[in-house]
Amino acid sequence: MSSKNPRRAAFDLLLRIEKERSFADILIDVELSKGMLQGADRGLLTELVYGVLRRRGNLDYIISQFSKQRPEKLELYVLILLRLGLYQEFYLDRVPVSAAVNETVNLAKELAPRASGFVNAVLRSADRGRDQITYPDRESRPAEYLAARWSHPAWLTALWCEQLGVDEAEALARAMAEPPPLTIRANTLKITRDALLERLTADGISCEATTYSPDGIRITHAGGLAKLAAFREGLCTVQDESSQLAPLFLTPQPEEHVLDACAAPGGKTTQIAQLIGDRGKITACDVNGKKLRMIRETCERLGVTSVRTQVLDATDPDALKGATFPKILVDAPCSGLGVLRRNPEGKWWKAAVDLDLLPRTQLAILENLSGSLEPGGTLVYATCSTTVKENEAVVDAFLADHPEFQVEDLRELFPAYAPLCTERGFFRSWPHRDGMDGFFAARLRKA
Ligand SMILES: C[S@@+](CC[C@H](N)C(=O)[O-])C[C@H]1O[C@@H](n2cnc3c(N)ncnc32)[C@H](O)[C@@H]1O
Repeated sequence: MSSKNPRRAAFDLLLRIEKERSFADILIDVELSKGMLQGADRGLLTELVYGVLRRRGNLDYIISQFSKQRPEKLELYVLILLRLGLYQEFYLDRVPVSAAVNETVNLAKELAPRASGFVNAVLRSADRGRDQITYPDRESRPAEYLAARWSHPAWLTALWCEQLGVDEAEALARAMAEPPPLTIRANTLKITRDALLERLTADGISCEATTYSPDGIRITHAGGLAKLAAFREGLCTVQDESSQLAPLFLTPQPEEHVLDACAAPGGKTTQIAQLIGDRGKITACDVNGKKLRMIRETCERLGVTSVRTQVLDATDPDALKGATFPKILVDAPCSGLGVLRRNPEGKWWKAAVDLDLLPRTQLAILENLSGSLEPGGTLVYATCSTTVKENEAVVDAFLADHPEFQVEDLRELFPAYAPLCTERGFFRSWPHRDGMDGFFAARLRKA
């Protein structure tokens, strides 16, 4: 079988991601499925693509120190070649600097011959001058310093500095530039967590129980998900520990009819099914009809039968035709700023202004579904965002118009999770504090 150069493959994918705004995980899966890369080359492709996307801001900053032309003025081909070469030079210990330079220059000769001398010069001078790189002053320009050092857009580091102060913002920025943990949830409809831990260990996978989620397992080895036979057998599903806590806050009971209003791809839907022993009825909705298939496929793999799917725009007052529910989960569409580690390409596409539109939709969903909650019923509002605008501010705006609702303090109801809760009794997790994704949840009760 013919084989492909992993660096060339990484270049091709990075170019597509830049030009088409395609998602890295999908492109990498397709590339690997072609079978043109073998053994260690498969891992190198994934490392190069994700590594460059994660460290792009820092790599561009380094380019700006060693090139007369600013990165944004460079041809895209040349810019991506430099990012690839510098990532190997600065972040990949297992690749010698000489190999990083030579391999990139060879690629440049093939892809951008006129620029190969320039690529060579920048890569070599960056290596020679690595100890002389100067960053913006941390004291006087903290947001710019964090952006350049830890590779995030400056508007985002400014937001973090404002919210957390510079020291904690730096801890967050640093954690957000690292690869995320791989966490799974045991499908307790088929196996206990302890039995799954034993099974995975017997399969040669290193893993440990999560601290807070009773069904969570953190995989600590580096192998891919496809290798997990237990996954194919429906014994588990991938879900961050933070996300595994939100359904617990809803306390769904067997035989209850639960509405999961923004359900795709179905991580929390199937967890709710687990929590009610698959006895009851879960209406899992999403505005995107195509994504409902993902929920149904996951249900099938996990052996869940209590879920019915429905296309629903949760802001549409007529959509539920007067139906009411004792429990509603609103896992709202959000900026995803808490999960930037998982799709690092996304952070370069977002803009600060996008964040101002989302709270309107989030509030509209809450407003609309408040009428579908039975008196005495419980609604959990959750997002995978870390911003106040999408979380506390949305809950406050909702409560201001709905005196019949009150916030229930999660610290009182779930003392074991108190370390993850705010002074107002909301759940808030952070990568740098808790090793989980950034997540928010509020439990609201209707009088
Ligand atoms: C954060 S994701 C949900 C993740 C899901 N709960 C899980 O655990 O797998 C938010 C979902 O809301 C959906 N959505 C966006 N706007 C919506 C609306 N107006 N009504 C219903 N769903 C909506 C999106 O399509 C997306 O699938």
